[in-house]
Amino acid sequence: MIFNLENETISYENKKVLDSINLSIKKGEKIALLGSSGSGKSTLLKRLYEIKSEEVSYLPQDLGLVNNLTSYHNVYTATLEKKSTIYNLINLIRPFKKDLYEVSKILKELECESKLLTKSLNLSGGQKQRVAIAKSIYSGKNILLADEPISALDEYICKKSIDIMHKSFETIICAMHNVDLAIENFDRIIGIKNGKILLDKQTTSISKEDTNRLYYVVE
Ligand SMILES: Nc1ncnc2c1ncn2[C@@H]1O[C@H](COP(=O)(O)OP(=O)(O)OP(=O)(O)O)[C@@H](O)[C@H]1O
Repeated sequence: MIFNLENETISYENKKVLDSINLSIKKGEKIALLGSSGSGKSTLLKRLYEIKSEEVSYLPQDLGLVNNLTSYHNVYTATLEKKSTIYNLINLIRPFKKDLYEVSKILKELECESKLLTKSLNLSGGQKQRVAIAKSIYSGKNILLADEPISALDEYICKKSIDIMHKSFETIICAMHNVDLAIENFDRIIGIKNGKILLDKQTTSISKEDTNRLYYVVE
């Protein structure tokens, strides 16, 4: 078991944002996290990240890119801790060919290679998301916790990015809003409503009623 939450409750200003959550996640699972805005998805992902921060690549909703750094340098920051300070400093000024090649290979797969040396502030929202996905992949971690990483991508690149994430990470928990995309591309759906888990099923047994209960008031 990678994650095991038992009766997990998180409150802000006396309001329960996660309410008595019980959740087990096994190695190898590909999970989509659904729920309306404010239901608690980001809070759950942050909590999971806290538990296993060393082993996890966490892709936050704000992407965490540095505006004045190029795509290359933003991606490279995922491995700063693995290399010496002097190596990192030289690389900042004059990128090493080997690192440049590795980063450009990932960006090429994500069809964003032409933006390798473009500063983040000059990228579109969808390009920034792809750079952030590339950064997660470059980290070399096995577990991805991603908070709406594909919301700004068109249908084609969205599907392609999900496939690349699946190929690059053994275990994925991905918050998203597109129900159809979640069902088509993930094995298990966890649905949160008002801080509680309302739905936890394998995708193969999900019904329209299940997802409706997540987003609408159903009697
Ligand atoms: N730092 C904080 N302080 C106070 N309240 C917070 C804080 N972070 C989140 N919340 C509240 O917790 C609730 C859940 O927020 P969360 O960001 O987890 O939802 P979400 O499902 O990820 O939403 P979205 O789909 O809009 O990203 C919201 O009501 C939000 O206002």
